Amino acid sequence: MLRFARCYSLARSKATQIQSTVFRPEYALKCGLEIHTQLNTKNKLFSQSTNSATPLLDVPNHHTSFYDVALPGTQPVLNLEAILFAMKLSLSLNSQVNMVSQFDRKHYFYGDQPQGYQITQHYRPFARGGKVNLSRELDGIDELSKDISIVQLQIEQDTGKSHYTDADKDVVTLVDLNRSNIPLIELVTNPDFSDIKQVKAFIKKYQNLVRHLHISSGDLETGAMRVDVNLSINGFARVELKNLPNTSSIINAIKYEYQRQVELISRGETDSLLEPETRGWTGSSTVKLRSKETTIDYRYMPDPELPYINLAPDVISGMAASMLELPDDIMRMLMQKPFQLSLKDAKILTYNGNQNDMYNHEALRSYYLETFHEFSKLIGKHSSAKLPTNWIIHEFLGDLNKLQVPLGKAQEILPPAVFAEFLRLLYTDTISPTSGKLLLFYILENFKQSGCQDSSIPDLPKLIKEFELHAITDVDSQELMTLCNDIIAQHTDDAFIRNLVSGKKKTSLKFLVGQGMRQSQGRIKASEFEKKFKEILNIQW
Ligand SMILES: Nc1ncnc2c1ncn2[C@@H]1O[C@H](COP(=O)(O)OP(=O)(O)OP(=O)(O)O)[C@@H](O)[C@H]1O
Ligand SMILES: [Mg+2]
Ligand SMILES: [Mg+2]
Repeated sequence: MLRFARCYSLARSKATQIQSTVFRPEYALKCGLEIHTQLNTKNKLFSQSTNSATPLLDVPNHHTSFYDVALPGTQPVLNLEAILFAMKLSLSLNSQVNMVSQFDRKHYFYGDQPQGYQITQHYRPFARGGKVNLSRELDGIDELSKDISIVQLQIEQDTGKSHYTDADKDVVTLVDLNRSNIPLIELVTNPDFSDIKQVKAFIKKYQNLVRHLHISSGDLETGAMRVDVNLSINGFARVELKNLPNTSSIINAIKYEYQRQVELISRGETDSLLEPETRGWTGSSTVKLRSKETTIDYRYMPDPELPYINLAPDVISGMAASMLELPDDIMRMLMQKPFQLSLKDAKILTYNGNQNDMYNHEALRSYYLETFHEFSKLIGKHSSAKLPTNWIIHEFLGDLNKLQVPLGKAQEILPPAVFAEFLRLLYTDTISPTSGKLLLFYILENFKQSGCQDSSIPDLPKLIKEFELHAITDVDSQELMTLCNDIIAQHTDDAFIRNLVSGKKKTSLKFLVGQGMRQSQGRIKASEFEKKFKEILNIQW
C-alpha cells in the first residue's frame, strides 16, 4: 500500500511537472516528425492476404499467407493499389513523385519480423519534398502562417505484433502476424516545428488528409497512425521519442523531454546531449532505449526480388487531374458567402471523426450543401445562412447522435428537399423553433422505433395539424393579455414587480417570458410575450 502511495505520488508529481512546462525562447525547441500510416488497401503490400479493417477483433494469425509468415521460397508481388494511394498522398502534399523508386531491405532480427528484414525504401523513396501549410485562421497556431516542409514519403511493409505474457513466471512472447506486410507510408518532415501547437495542428491535419483521401483510417488508437517525435534544443543532438500511442502522449512526451533537456543544459550537464539517442514514453516520463553507439547497422540493400517502380508521366498527370478538392480549400469555401460558417462548423463538415460517429464528413457536407441549395430555391433567394447551419449541424446532428441513427439512414426519410421544406416552415414562422425541435425529434424517434425500416417520407403539414404545432402568429390580443395577467398573478409579488419595472432586476422579464413560452408550449413567440408584459406593467426601459 505504501509502495503504491509512493508510486502514485511520484506519478502525480511528474504529471504536475509536465503540465507546468514552460517553453522559453532562450531554449528554442526544434521538432521533426516521422509518421507511419497504414494504408487501407484491400490486400497486403506484397501478398494477397486481406488487409483487415478491424484489427482489434481479429483472431491472431488469421490474415496471413505463406509470404507474410516468410516460408522459404515465397516471393513478394507488389500491390499496385498501394502505389496509387501513395501517389494520391504525395500529390496532396505537393511532393515530387519520383519517376523511378525502389525497395530496399532493412535487416534486423525480431520475433515479429520473420523475414529477418523489413522491405522499405531507403535509397530511392517514392516521393521527396512538399509541404503542409498551417495557419492561424484554420489551424489555430500562433503564427499567421507556417509551412512544415517534407523530406520524403516512403512505402514500406508493417511488422507483426509481439504480445508478452507472464505464464507461470516465464515470460512468454506470443507473435501475431496479422499486421505483418500491411502497407505503410512513412512521412518524414524537416525539423520545422518550434512549438507544441504546431505539432498538434500538423497531426490533426495530416490525419484528416488521409481520411479525406480514403487511404487510411488515420486512427492513433488502433495504431493505424503512429507518430515518432524528434526533438532538440539549441543545436544539441536530436532525441527520438517512440511509443506514443495517442495525441496526449505525444504532447506530454514533448513537454517532459523539453523540460529534461532544458534542465541538463542549464546545469551544464550536456554530455548525454552530444549524441543522438532514442527514448521511449512510459506514460509519465521518457526513458533511454538506445544511443547512437548501439544503433543497429541495418545493412540496407536493394531488394533483389522486386523490380523498380517505373511510373509513366501520364499516370501522375492523370491522377493529378482527378484529385479531390483538399480540406483547406473546402473549409475556406464554407466560411465564405453564401454559407458563412464559423471555423468550428466548417470543421464539422470537413474533418472526419473516428468510425463511431453517426456520419462521415463527406456525406454530411453534401447533405448540407444540397439542403442549402433546395432551401434557397424554395424561398427564392440566398437563404439566411444561419437557419440551415443551426438546424442541420446542431439540431439534426444532435438528434442523430442522441438516437444513434446514422445519417445515411435518416436521409431516407428526410432527403434534402424535405429538410429544405421543414426549414421553410421555420423561416416563414409557420412553426416556432420549439415546435420544430419537437417535430424533428418525433420524426427521427419514430423512424428509430421502426428499426430504421419504415422509410416513408413524413407528411409535415399533417403532423403539424395532428399535434397542433402551428405557430400562433395572429395572436388574439385579449387571449395573450389574459395569459400574461395570469402569469403575473401566479408568479410575482410586489417586490418582484418593483424591481422589474425600475430596471433593477431586468432578468425577471426573461423569467416571465419563459413562463409564457411554457404555458403556450412554444407556439407564441417570445417577442410577443415580451411586448405584452412590458405593456401591462408599463415598463419603460
Ligand atoms: N536537429 C534536429 N532536431 C530535431 N529533429 C531533427 C533534427 N534533425 C533531424 N530531425 C528529425 O529527425 C527525423 C529523422 O528521420 P529519418 O527517418 O530521416 O531518420 P531516422 O530516424 O534515423 O530513421 P528511422 O526511420 O530508422 O527511425 C526527421 O523527422 C527530422 O525532422
Ligand atoms: Mg526515426
Ligand atoms: Mg524514419
